[in-house]
Amino acid sequence: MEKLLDACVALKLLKVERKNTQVLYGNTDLSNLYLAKSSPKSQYYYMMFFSESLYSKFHYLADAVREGKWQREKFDNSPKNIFEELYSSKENIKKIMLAMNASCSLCGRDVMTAFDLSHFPLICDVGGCGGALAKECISLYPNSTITILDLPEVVKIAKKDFVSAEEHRINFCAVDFFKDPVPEADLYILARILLDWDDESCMELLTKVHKACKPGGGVLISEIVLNEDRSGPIEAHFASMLLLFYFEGKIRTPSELSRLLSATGFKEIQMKKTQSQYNVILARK
Ligand SMILES: C[S@@+](CC[C@H](N)C(=O)[O-])C[C@H]1O[C@@H](n2cnc3c(N)ncnc32)[C@H](O)[C@@H]1O
Repeated sequence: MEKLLDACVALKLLKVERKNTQVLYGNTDLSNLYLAKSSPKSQYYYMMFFSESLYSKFHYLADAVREGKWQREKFDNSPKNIFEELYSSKENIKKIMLAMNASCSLCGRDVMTAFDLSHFPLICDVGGCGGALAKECISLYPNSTITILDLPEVVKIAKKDFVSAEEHRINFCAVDFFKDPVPEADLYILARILLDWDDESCMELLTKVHKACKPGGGVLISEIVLNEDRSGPIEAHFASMLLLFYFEGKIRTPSELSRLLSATGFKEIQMKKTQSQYNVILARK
């Protein structure tokens, strides 16, 4: 135990006070802010998700590199869709929703203020999960109404445990965005969605969104983005490696994302870096 505690002191997660024979360990401010479960900025659930579902898959790195493809069939029963594996139980779905909300507590405001979205009254958050961005949206843009679009099992939990009935400007749409139509809106948010899917699936989804989008409307994409010359940033490369094990998708460069948007009819493509690791792209119909 002492070895672990001292390692955490070296990592600045704990502080230590030595008094005669007594050794007292306590949280640093950093831990209280980002690790204590009760903190509004706690990353506990995000770290647990990475630790339980993703980091263990680094074991398959050599195979993934040799075979040049994802390794899912080695650790699950090869469901057709990755979310069928990740969402194998209600408990797992809720853990992932908590994880996504946790990371939005750090980046959500940056993402939602990168562009002025006040002229988009009707917004649809595609893959809106636990509603963290939807909540940012209604607090920042008083004239907006936002629909969280997600798989039925996710929407059921979001309604019950994540969004209160008082948040009446948040609506829900329980659909599979590949199989079902998406509702009409002025703006579609796709936050951390495209990176999960290959180009063909992204084109399918963006085409559907473009078709449903009201005239003058647009799409807001928030993703980790690789530098054009793929020189970094390091978190983009790290995310690339994690995707390699599980998902069909990839981390893309600005021009790769622009190409997907242009090919599906979007124009006036603008990209902004935020303080967080996410870039935000706004494109118009
Ligand atoms: C990586 S999470 C991103 C969540 C959220 N946008 C965020 O940034 O916190 C991907 C989301 O897409 C949803 N999703 C995946 N496949 C879907 C599908 N076929 N139809 C609707 N939603 C889907 C998942 O349930 C999940 O909420």
